[in-house]
Amino acid sequence: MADELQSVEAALGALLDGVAPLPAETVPCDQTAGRVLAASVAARLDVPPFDNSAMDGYALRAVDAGRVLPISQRIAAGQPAGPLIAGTCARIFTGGEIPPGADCVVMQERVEVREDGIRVPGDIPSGDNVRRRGRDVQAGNELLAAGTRLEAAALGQLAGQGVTEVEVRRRPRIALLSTGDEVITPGQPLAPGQIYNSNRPMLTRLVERFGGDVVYTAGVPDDFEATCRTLTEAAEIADVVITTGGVSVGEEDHVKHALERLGQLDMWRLAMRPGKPLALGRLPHEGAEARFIGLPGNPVSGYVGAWLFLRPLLGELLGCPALKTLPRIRARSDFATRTQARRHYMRVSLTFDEDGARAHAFADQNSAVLSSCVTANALAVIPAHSELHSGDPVDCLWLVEA
Ligand SMILES: Nc1nc2c(c(=O)[nH]1)N[C@H]1C(S)=C(S)[C@@H](COP(=O)(O)OP(=O)(O)OC[C@H]3O[C@@H](n4cnc5c(N)ncnc54)[C@H](O)[C@@H]3O)O[C@H]1N2
Ligand code: MOO
Repeated sequence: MADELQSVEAALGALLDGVAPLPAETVPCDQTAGRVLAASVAARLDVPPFDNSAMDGYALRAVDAGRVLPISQRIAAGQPAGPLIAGTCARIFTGGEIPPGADCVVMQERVEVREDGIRVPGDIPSGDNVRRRGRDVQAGNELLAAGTRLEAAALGQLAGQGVTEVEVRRRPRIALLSTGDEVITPGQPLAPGQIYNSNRPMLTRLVERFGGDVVYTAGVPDDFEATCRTLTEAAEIADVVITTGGVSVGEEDHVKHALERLGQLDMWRLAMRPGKPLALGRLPHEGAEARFIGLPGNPVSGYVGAWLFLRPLLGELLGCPALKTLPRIRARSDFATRTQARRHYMRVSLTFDEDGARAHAFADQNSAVLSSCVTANALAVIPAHSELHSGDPVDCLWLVEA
């Protein structure tokens, strides 16, 4: 492969090329939090299903405002309302059905309660404090679009329709392989030269946030045959195989060669910092192919690589547009920096004041310094071969899950 660095855009294009959404499955609504709708859902009910009161008060005809009105019925939420007798009002509570004939509600704080009824102020317009049938949702209209991630409000909308199950995309199955003889699992004592595996829990959580499911994890020793065996096993069950480490140029870095033997290496060496040795490709298995993302071992390179490559890949597999791109925010930098051949994705925290967004960079931007990611909520994108001064505008990618 040529020596020059590949652009992030070209690499992403190669990774997503030919990726189609996964099959749909029917899932009970109470198990669909965070899942992605495979088909749009049409409303079958008007919401609200009947005109109802927005206030505790009295329902009346607007033409009767300004008079003393006897109370002819009492309508609590959940009770059916009878027609309103002309020249009277109905005691009503928030959510109670507006009685046929009434066209407005006066809140109880605005009336004078008397022996013979209530005195209503004269300025009550027709429609006041009435929530019309179908104001929120009309039966037959689209309630939720295909590709919607089912979060709190969408789950509420489904329940509001009495829906109990929906068609969602199968969650992408992810294999997470950690290479490196030095990497061990927390719980074991740390021998000299060893480090604990920070990448696995970090990436597991990102996979969850991006809508995937880690179905396979393994540690891979720095050995070519063992790397091939584990990649083959992972590709049998996963839609996406992720490795960490072992993608650089040392003789203990076996991942690229294993990928070349078993499948296809599409991209390697990207014009980005951190993450230069990131490798992308595919691993065929029985007529299908798992996509492959080889993240560098440095935890920050893995973290940034997951946001830039894994998130859009899961967006394609889930048919979820919100996962495909990160929102961009222009902020004022509070730091100065200079880049060479690679675009720098700097970990920053964005704050907002009356002048807009401000980007604060973590002091140590080294790719082994995971502290820089803990409070970062964005990546400031510094173009290659450029110089940024403090106070300059800088484009930032906001790290939101969807
Ligand atoms: N001669 C060169 N050396 C390096 C180059 C280069 O171009 N020429 N690139 C550097 C860059 S940039 C990066 S990034 C790293 C990436 O190397 P690898 O992907 O091969 O990663 P490893 O060498 O296996 O590990 C790097 C680093 O990360 C630690 N690590 C690995 N796995 C984990 C884990 N699961 N949890 C926590 N930390 C982990 C590992 O111990 C190393 O310290 O290569 C540079 N070298
Ligand atoms: O490009 Mo490496 O990812 O510096 O750390």
